[in-house]
Amino acid sequence: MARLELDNVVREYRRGQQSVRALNGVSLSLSGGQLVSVLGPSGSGKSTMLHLMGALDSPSSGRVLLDGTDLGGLNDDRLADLRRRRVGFIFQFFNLLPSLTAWENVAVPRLLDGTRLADVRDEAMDLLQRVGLGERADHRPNEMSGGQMQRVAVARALIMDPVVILADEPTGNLDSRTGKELLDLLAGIAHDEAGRSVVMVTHSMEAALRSDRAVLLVDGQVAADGPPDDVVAAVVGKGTAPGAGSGTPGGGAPR
Ligand SMILES: Nc1ncnc2c1ncn2[C@@H]1O[C@H](COP(=O)(O)OP(=O)(O)OP(=O)(O)O)[C@@H](O)[C@H]1O
Repeated sequence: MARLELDNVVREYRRGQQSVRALNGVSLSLSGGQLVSVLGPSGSGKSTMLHLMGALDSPSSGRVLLDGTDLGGLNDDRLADLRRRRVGFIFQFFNLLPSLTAWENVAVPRLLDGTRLADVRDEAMDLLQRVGLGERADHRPNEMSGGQMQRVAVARALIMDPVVILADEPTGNLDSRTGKELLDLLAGIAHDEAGRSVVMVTHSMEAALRSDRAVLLVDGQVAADGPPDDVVAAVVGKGTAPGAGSGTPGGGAPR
């Protein structure tokens, strides 16, 4: 079963009298065990798609299915619950709580259902070991490097054992070497026995090339989808370099 499915998804925003179609008929099926990168020029709909995948937003039409559950059929409480239990989020600027230590930050998602902080310590410590930060467990974010903070964020994303991890430019604030290490970590998580789908929005071709599959969005539509080598070649060939403003639809990569 697909971990994530988008079926002819349209997301329209109202701007005064006008409406903007951020996504215009996107259909995608993402299986577990893969790191998928999402590329596209600024304004092509990448963040909108990530928000819909994570049940942070709803489509104007079409369906989003998370691990087989149609999000359209859920009320706000069920959506919030599903978001917390089934989805892990990783952000460009880490979004750690500055007053908490690394392990306490990792534990935070577990506290919302009444679990006591002390009862999550061992699990949080195990996850910090997994991301290579066992020795930093008692440090606060301002005592850590960007790469270390992002590793804490990865451990936090894992603590609810989600089926999907959504990362919005996870290497955008890291230097090239640290970014590569983080990509290795994300790929390792995508390829482990849990069979999660890890989706990452990125402006970096280098990051896309380290993924298993790349999806190129242009003007709210899937312009290319397939092996990263092919999709990156389509991006370069068509002048749709991410961040280059509006691009040309239609990539040559296999679907
Ligand atoms: N809340 C909103 N209200 C109105 N328009 C919006 C809203 N969010 C996004 N949009 C519009 O939808 C389109 C897609 O935006 P989105 O943020 O998804 O693009 P993106 O590919 O993530 O861009 P970037 O790479 O710059 O982050 C843009 O035209 C944007 O202005």
